[in-house]
Amino acid sequence: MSRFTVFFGTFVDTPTLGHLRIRPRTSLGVSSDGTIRFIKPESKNPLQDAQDFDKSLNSWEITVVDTLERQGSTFFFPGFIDTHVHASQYPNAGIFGSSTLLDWLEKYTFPLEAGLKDLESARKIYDRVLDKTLAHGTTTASYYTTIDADSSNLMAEICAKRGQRAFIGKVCMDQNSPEYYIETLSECQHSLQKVVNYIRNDLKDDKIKPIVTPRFAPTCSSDLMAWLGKTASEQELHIQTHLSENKKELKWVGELFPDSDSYTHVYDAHNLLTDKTVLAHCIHLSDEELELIKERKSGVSHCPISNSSITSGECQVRRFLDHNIKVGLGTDLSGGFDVSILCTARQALLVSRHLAMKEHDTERQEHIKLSVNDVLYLSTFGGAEVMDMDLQVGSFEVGKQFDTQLIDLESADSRVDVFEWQHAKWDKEDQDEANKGLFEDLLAKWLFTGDDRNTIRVWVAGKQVFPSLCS
Ligand SMILES: O=c1[nH]c(=O)c2nc[nH]c2[nH]1
Ligand SMILES: [Zn+2]
Repeated sequence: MSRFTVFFGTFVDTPTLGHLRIRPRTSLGVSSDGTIRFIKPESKNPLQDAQDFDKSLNSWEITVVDTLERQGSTFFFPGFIDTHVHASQYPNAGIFGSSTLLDWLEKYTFPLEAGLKDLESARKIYDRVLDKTLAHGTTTASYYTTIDADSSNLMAEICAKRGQRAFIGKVCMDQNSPEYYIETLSECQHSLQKVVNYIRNDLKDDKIKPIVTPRFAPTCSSDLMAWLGKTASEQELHIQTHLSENKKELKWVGELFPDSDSYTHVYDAHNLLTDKTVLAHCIHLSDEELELIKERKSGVSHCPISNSSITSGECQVRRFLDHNIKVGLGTDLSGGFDVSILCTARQALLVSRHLAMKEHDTERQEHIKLSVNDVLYLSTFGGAEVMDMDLQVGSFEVGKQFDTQLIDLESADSRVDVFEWQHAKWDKEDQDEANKGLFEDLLAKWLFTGDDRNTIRVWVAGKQVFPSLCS
């Protein structure tokens, strides 16, 4: 344990749905492997805290990151977790016209993805995705790349180099796809194994993991899905796919798999629903499908910007939460137009209010609405649960990894205006309860009016990844 960093200031996280935990005047010690070793509230001297924790540490081995000076509107927050993002589609962010899912795929998405076989194009796009996601505080992302193994491996290499925690999903599709962008079953088997082997045996960065990625049932034969389910089980791999996003898609799945009770049952019949499965969208599901997802302990990636943009529908997030189904947020570039999970959280809150407005019973209305605290939970701890990583990331606990963003609501070019009376005054200990109320308001200000200009530093596994320290 030769290097040690102590972070000192206000720590905010959401360890349970709906609740902010605000810990002012706290020191948090992180060892060189990125693990949080101690959390000390009411700290008087962070350097001393580290030496008390480990008597063998010399002061020159300890770095202190002290934010107390700006504690009124500056805080540490867990890094965001984007549970569903198509890195390959980034150039199309904002470009979707009036299309809906199936014509959007044909017109905009497949041609773009096919072009990433060219490694130079892929590098430009993937580098930019890392620039943007890290600057917006995303410390873990579950990526879709393309069907191409080499450019998927390039994405894995770029994520490792830039220090982000990432799942790399080489897309699998062997039917109902354009002839310029499709694989045979055996080509897909070979290319997926190439990606898994590269990440596990060559890259050897335990922050980067392969993830089995059947694009969605319409583009995957039953043989392919069966093989993917078996491979995921044998090789202990995560799985991600799309489920029940659009009504035409639903109808099509019914025609392609007439023997299945539902879309969700199609995946279940191929052993694709596990406790490491991430299901994006989940908009048009029956109660039986919810029960099946719950039984299999799979998670839902809610992608509200995408669902509104390509007019797919409104995901009933509260219904999942009431069923104790894990829910996180996904930007779903480029069905979604923004790389920011903060912006996605804002939209999740607004979509829940649209759902509430359709409800006549006022008590139900209130229940359906997601609060600021709820959507901040979905952005961090909820996402960690969906990725089956809640013991490693998503909140500040001893033993977890330090994946963190430092938020300054009054950064040089901030859009957020904080007036004098809105600052928390943590130096007055007897006013802590009132200050916590003020801080809840500041968090709401951040959610609704903040952006990447407020994300001033980002760490993954204790290592600063934004602004980058590498030249
Ligand atoms: O939002 C989506 N983006 C995609 O790329 C996709 N493919 C299938 N279904 C999809 N949904
Ligand atoms: Zn998607």
